[in-house]
Amino acid sequence: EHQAMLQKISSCKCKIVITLVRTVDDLAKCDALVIPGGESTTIALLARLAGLLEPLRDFLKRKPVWGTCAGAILLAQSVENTKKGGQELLGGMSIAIARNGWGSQVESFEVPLEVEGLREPERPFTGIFIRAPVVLSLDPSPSDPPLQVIARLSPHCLPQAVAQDLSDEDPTDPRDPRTVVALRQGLHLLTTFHPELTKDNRFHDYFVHQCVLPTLD
Ligand SMILES: NC(=O)CC[C@H](N)C(=O)O
Repeated sequence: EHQAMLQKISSCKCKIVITLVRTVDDLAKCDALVIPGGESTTIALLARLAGLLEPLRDFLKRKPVWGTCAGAILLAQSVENTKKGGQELLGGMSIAIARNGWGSQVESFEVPLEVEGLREPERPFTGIFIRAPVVLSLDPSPSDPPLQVIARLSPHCLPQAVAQDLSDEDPTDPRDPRTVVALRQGLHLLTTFHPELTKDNRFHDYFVHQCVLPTLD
């Protein structure tokens, strides 16, 4: 799905060549990386088996990476609600996250999001949340690049179960980290939802133009 979305970007001054990364050699060809949704435990296990964990950590120090959903979990520096035996992470973004933070598959939901910096900002972006992780805290240290929140769940259009989860504190508190669903830090982008499952490629366009192209100039 990410591949199809990236191929639809027509306004890019560079030709986008997509490589599906399964090996260290595949990764070496890339200027940027998208880590998709799926199952973060499985992605980490396969990355370990392919000898990709350290090359991925090194890639994150130098090049733009976008993590969506399970990919977002891998970019966090700590994670809760892991499977027995824990969860290997790549790190790269100074946040703590919890897997399956809004519940199981049947509690998946879609909500309109206002996203800072997208093309046509007045048009909401449909956030598709499927066993999505929840941001627990934003913890940049003084030496880290600043964390920039670019989208939050709006208290006015939350599914009831999500509103209930948030309401143990003040559900309208805009500083509640659990409302954060899209973030940038340094070269990287993180979304706890699935822009690739919409028909709207503004997030892919954003990643290419705001995160990747400036590193190639
Ligand atoms: N849609 C998704 O990517 C789900 C993520 C999954 N819950 C995980 O923990 O990895």
